[in-house]
Amino acid sequence: MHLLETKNLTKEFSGLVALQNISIQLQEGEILGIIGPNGAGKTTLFNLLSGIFPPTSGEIYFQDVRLDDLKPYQIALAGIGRTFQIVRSFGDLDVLRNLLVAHGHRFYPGLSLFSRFAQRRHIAKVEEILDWVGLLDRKHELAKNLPLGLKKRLEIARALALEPKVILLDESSAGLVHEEAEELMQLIRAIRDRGITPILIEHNMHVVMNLCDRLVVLDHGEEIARGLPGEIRADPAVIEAYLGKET
Ligand SMILES: Nc1ncnc2c1ncn2[C@@H]1O[C@H](COP(=O)(O)OP(=O)(O)OP(=O)(O)O)[C@@H](O)[C@H]1O
Repeated sequence: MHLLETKNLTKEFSGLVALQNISIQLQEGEILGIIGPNGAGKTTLFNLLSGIFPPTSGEIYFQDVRLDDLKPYQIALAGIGRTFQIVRSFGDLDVLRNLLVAHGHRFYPGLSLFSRFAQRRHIAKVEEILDWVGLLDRKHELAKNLPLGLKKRLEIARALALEPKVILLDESSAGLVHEEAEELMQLIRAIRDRGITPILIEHNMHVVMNLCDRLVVLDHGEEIARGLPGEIRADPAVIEAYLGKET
């Protein structure tokens, strides 16, 4: 059984085909990278996997259960967490409360019950996650005051607070300097080692080539290649569509 699988997933936006016949399979414990040039359909794929848009056609299965007619919160509760390209944390809440809100949806969907949540075990759980992502000593800081690298970690922590089985990471390394990207890679490996399977949209080739176990390459909404990072780096179609232009 695949952890997550799409079958002939297609999405059209008023005639524009953003994604065409995409069939991918995710194995538990692997780090899958989705790469390709701007406009290739990568974010659209994440939007379909997280229920933000319904597919025009095709199917999504999570542990063999069909997901493509569920709402985003139902998909999140089923075990697919995600981050967004643009940071979406609540800037005027502190780091701890940002996590409590996210964690709260796991237990009381649709409600934000701070008082009920301010119970020890929920705080203990989110503090464990903050410790894990390296944000525990910043727990009382407002999210908007964090530097970009830590804002990105907070995004990841918020997705982890839902206790997902799969985490979709949309350009988590964008804007990070080399050392921060290295730390992020360590964090993503640690997430995988804890039994949460990551899928990454990435433009940073250092991250793609050193972190991902397997890659799927999209171009103009279609899959043009899949394979190991070394195979993809040498693939003439990928160099032509993407890597040649990037480097
Ligand atoms: N909500 C939408 N409405 C209309 N068109 C959309 C919508 N979302 C995406 N598109 C179009 O679908 C195509 C694929 O876009 P998408 O954002 O998925 O690409 P991407 O690979 O994530 O690009 P980038 O690397 O720039 O983020 C583009 O032509 C885009 O303009």
